[in-house]
Amino acid sequence: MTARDPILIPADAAPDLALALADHAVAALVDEAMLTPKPGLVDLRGAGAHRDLSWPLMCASACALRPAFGQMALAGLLIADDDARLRRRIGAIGRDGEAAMMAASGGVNTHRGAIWALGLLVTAAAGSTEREARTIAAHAGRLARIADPGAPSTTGHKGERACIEHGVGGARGQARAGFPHVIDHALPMLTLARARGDAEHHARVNALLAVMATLDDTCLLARGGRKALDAAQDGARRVLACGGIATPNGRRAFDVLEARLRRLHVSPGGAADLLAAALLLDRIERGE
Ligand SMILES: CC(C)(COP(=O)(O)OP(=O)(O)OC[C@H]1O[C@@H](n2cnc3c(N)ncnc32)[C@H](O[C@H]2O[C@H](COP(=O)(O)OP(=O)(O)OP(=O)(O)O)[C@@H](O)[C@H]2O)[C@@H]1O)[C@@H](O)C(=O)NCCC(=O)NCCS
Ligand SMILES: Nc1ncnc2[nH]cnc12
Repeated sequence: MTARDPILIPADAAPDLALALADHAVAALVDEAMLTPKPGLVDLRGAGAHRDLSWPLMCASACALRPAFGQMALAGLLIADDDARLRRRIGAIGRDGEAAMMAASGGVNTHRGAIWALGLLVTAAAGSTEREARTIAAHAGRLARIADPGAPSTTGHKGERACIEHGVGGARGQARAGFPHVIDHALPMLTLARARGDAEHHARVNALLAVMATLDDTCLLARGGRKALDAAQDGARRVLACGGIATPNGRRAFDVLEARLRRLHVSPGGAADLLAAALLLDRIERGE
């Protein structure tokens, strides 16, 4: 099979599992887009630090990605015995997914990082009966570490340039390491915040902050350099040190963080994608 092979089963005849995983991925992206408040990011209040984005556009982009996620899950089901072939196949689907995203968003990069992260995760989830987040993320990490012969040697994107300039791993490093910020930061924070009685939207904002506190987010680095990354990490840590956004002091610290990011005109897009990845794994684990 080559990278351009047609899918083996028409998407609308895909097994229920592939369709369910695609629905979970879209739902996780919509949940992330609509989660409010988020610092610097698009939410129900507005476009944050962006001029060309809005929550309806983010939701339209998420829905346009359903076929790509379904095809990746299908590939995960059908090519579970050959990781190199599977990696090549999902690379091709991922690039087609990026084209679908650009068509839906009018040429704006809404979800490139999310296609990468959630695409690897739905593929890994489809390929096994395992529903534990850590196991799925570890499998996705193994796929990410396999070279894709169909990928360009360099993308020239802002994230790639930021990785080189600042010596960080970015989206590739995160995936190759098995999504540590999802497994060791976002999901434990979600569990902790729910257990202490935070409202669900507060628990999710706290999970986003837990990712932001240490992530080498190339969206922040590309627009605002180290100063922006440090401001975001430090601000997120301060909110969490106050007990999270649900507490009065945490809310004040959140407002300070938001004002800081607004002044710097930056947005933690990579952390937003990883929150969506955590929400996807949370849905899969809970069997929703
Ligand atoms: C490997 C790829 C991810 C390609 O990576 P590359 O570095 O070439 O591309 P970028 O798009 O620049 O960066 C990757 C995106 O990943 C998100 N991200 C950033 N940091 C991290 C991190 N530490 N961990 C995880 N994810 C991270 C981030 O995505 C979000 O931000 C996007 C908006 O970014 P940008 O365009 O810079 O936007 P603005 O600041 O708004 O721009 P201006 O308005 O200023 O112009 C948004 O899309 C979010 O999703 C980074 O953008 C991968 O894409 C790849 O190789 N794909 C090929 C297909 C494939 O192999 N697929 C495998 C199966 S899925
Ligand atoms: N809510 C959001 N706002 C801006 N960029 C994003 N990338 C992914 N989610 C985003």
